[in-house]
Amino acid sequence: MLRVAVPNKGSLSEPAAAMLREAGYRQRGDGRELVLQDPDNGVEFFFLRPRDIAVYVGSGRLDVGITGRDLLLDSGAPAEEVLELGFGGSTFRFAALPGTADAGVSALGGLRVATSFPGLVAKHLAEAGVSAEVIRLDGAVETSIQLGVADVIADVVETGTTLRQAGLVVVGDPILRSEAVLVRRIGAGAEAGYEQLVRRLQGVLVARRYVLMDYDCPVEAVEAAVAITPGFESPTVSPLRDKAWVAVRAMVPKRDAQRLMDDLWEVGARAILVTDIHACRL
Ligand SMILES: Nc1ncnc2c1ncn2[C@@H]1O[C@H](COP(=O)(O)OP(=O)(O)OP(=O)(O)O)[C@@H](O)[C@H]1O
Ligand SMILES: O=P(O)(O)OC[C@H]1O[C@H](OP(=O)(O)OP(=O)(O)O)[C@H](O)[C@@H]1O
Ligand SMILES: [Mg+2]
Repeated sequence: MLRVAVPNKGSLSEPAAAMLREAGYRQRGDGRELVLQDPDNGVEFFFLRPRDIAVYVGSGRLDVGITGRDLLLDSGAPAEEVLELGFGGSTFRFAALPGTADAGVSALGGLRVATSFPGLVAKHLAEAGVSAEVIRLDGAVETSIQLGVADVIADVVETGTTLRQAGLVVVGDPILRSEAVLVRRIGAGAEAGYEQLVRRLQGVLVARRYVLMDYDCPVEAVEAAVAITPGFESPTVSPLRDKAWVAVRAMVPKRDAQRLMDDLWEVGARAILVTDIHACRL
């Protein structure tokens, strides 16, 4: 059985379970279950702290897991990301009181940096050639400056609300852009069920990002129309009873759908319909 690590708590837990459910896997009904068998799909799920997942996967005890890119890099475990999952997006940044390090990362030399991601921060500082003291805290690091434990913090920033409330401003460029990723041990073999899991998750990503667009098009406008909706391989063009028209079907990115409908209308397409995709395998 393929052994899969899934976040048991925190920001990644609910969207990870939703994605696996959408991919046809069983998921727990009770948030306290720690292990769940899905014999129909040949998979066993282990619900673990997202911070620990790369460690289990890197050790080879579990085959694959869902965690954040920031947590993967912080762990230093011998695991690599194999698929971006499109949720849990955040940036990882330095922040401080205004006036502390306005010149950016180069101004952090000699300062104390509090973070719950010491591995990630130490590596970034070393690469930037900056010598600063890294102080490891478990969370709520924004408060550490006010309490005199640190001069600077490095933390996850999503909306920026927490930083603003603490009166902090970002320092320098983002250290990292993170999102939820599927991780696997570096150099792992081909476990049964692994390729199927990846294909199913890719299918969910495509079904979420794409819609199906159908329209009727005058024959003389087909070239212009299919240039607007080229699809993945090639759009389906079917004859209609009226020989002057054809029907076209193609997948298009969901976020572009309205603009593409305007463009199609301009070249003469009519009866333009958009339908959600519930599942797919490309
Ligand atoms: N607003 C957010 N706050 C924290 N982590 C976030 C946020 N948005 C996305 N993430 C991502 O979630 C992962 C952290 O998850 P984790 O469960 O450890 O922390 P959490 O969501 O802060 O939960 P908790 O603090 O309750 O443990 C990281 O990969 C991080 O980039
Ligand atoms: O930019 P924002 O949208 O405000 O989100 C970022 C904040 O959310 C997380 O904290 P969390 O609530 O998980 O508390 P923690 O620091 O104790 O983990 C993170 O550590 C930041 O503090
Ligand atoms: Mg947190």
